[in-house]
Amino acid sequence: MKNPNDSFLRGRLRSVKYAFKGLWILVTTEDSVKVQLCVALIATILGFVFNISNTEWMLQFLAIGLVLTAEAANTAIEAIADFIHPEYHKKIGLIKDIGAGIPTFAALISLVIAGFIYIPKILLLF
Ligand SMILES: Nc1ncnc2c1ncn2[C@@H]1O[C@H](COP(=O)(O)OP(=O)(O)OP(=O)(O)O)[C@@H](O)[C@H]1O
Repeated sequence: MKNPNDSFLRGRLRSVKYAFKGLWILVTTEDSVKVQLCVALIATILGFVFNISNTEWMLQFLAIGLVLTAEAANTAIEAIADFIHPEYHKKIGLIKDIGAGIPTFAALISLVIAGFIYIPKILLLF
């Protein structure tokens, strides 16, 4: 929440502090984010193994960012849903299913990008 006594700069610095707090919560408590970070690490190792180009590195990091951002958005939606209605409700189920669709979209698009980068390189090995 905005503090009326904050200067512009102090307000921005406070927002950055809370943003990094959110990042830390995601990385340390969310299993889905931890899994995606492991996938990102494997993709980065593969990038070195297959010596991918600068453009391919950029696309790969964009895809990693897309998936992590989508996981974060889904986590926030799940937290809001659990807070406003902890008991079973059809609508909460629908909201959570739609939320889960966000990282799924991102993951499918990232798989296509990974296919474009790595399939030609893997085929060259045979
Ligand atoms: N309160 C609820 N009311 C109705 N359906 C629910 C409710 N909570 C969860 N569900 C159903 O169960 C599914 C899984 O929900 P859950 O909150 O366990 O998320 P998850 O996908 O297992 O994520 P995570 O493992 O990151 O917590 C939802 O997509 C929804 O279909």
